[in-house]
Amino acid sequence: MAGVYISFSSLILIVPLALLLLLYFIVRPKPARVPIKNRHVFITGGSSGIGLSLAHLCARQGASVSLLARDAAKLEEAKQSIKLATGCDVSVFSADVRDYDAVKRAVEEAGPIDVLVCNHGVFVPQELAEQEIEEIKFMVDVNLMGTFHLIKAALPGMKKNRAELGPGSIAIMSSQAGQVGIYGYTAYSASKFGLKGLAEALQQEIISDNIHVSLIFPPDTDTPGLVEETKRRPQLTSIIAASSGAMKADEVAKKSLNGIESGTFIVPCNFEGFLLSVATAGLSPQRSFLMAFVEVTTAGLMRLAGLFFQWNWYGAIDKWRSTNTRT
Ligand SMILES: NC(=O)C1=CN([C@@H]2O[C@H](COP(=O)(O)OP(=O)(O)OC[C@H]3O[C@@H](n4cnc5c(N)ncnc54)[C@H](OP(=O)(O)O)[C@@H]3O)[C@@H](O)[C@H]2O)C=CC1
Ligand SMILES: CCCCCCCCCCCCCCCC(=O)[C@@H](N)CO
Repeated sequence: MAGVYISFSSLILIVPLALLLLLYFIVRPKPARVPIKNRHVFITGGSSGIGLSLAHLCARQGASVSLLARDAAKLEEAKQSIKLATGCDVSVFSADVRDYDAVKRAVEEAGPIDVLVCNHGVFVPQELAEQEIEEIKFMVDVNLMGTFHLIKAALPGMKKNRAELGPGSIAIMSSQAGQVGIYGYTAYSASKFGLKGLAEALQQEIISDNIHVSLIFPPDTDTPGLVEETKRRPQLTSIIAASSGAMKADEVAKKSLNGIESGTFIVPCNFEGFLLSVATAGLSPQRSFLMAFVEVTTAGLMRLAGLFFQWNWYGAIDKWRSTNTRT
């Protein structure tokens, strides 16, 4: 009997080890690495904030960088600042991501892309009851449709010769408001949640082309965009968003690039983002067996934590409503 007797303490070791081993074999897609040096990185919204920080980082790492945004003067300024800091010449393209033909022209002119970063984005927070339809459409068109336009335009060139060129990447800038709906962000959250469906389905479609999708989820980040946003942000939006710590654009860019290089699908940027990613893992692909282990073993606890956050947020809404009478 002694031979088959497994003590409780060895079970405590064996069960997690067996789970780790199982996860090691089943996580899909398989881990990948996407090099940045000497690759063509195309960044939309690269003239400001997170995109600009990422452009600096990629140029410093020896990538050939292209930037796309609307304002030609801001693009020129970005080009000069990167030249000054790194000595690298970046190509700039002035286009509106809402204009598919213009996006297609820019992408074709830029040449085959290895790493496409769909980072452009607009955010105008307001309660849905107050917000104009034009503004709602604006956010969905730029954030969601604009990303479709870019990927659709870039994909044929990205797929071509991929076997010889090595792994490619499509990175999409979402937001923590794309993992959980936040007061004042009905349109913005919807546009960012939409990107998750796009990313999950797209990864299945392009995995055999050796192109890896990364979906990045920053918290409030100190950028020119955020400065504008805070001028008109409902108080409750700020209160709830403060559940996650703010970051600098350079820090978010670093996390983003690490995520892209390691082919990570869900890329959180801070500790709260890590919790949020585990809590909202759902049926997203997971390439890391260690992360999968954390997801499997803490799922119930994370749900509990999430319910506590909701309890706290609904408390804040109640309190705010009782001290600020509606007009
Ligand atoms: N800052 C934050 O708190 C957070 C930001 N994010 C996301 O990160 C991304 C970058 O944000 P951030 O750096 O703050 O933004 P900024 O407002 O600082 O910069 C936005 C960039 O996008 C470009 N852009 C905007 N609209 C269009 C368009 N229609 N066509 C082409 N380019 C466009 C802008 O250039 P131009 O205006 O010249 O077109 C600019 O280069 C966005 O997707 C945002 O949703 C996510 C979480 C938090
Ligand atoms: C279970 C554990 C949960 C953990 C914590 C949850 C914290 C959620 C905070 C959400 C913050 C959303 C900020 C959006 C920023 C943004 O996108 C705008 N600035 C526009 O750019």
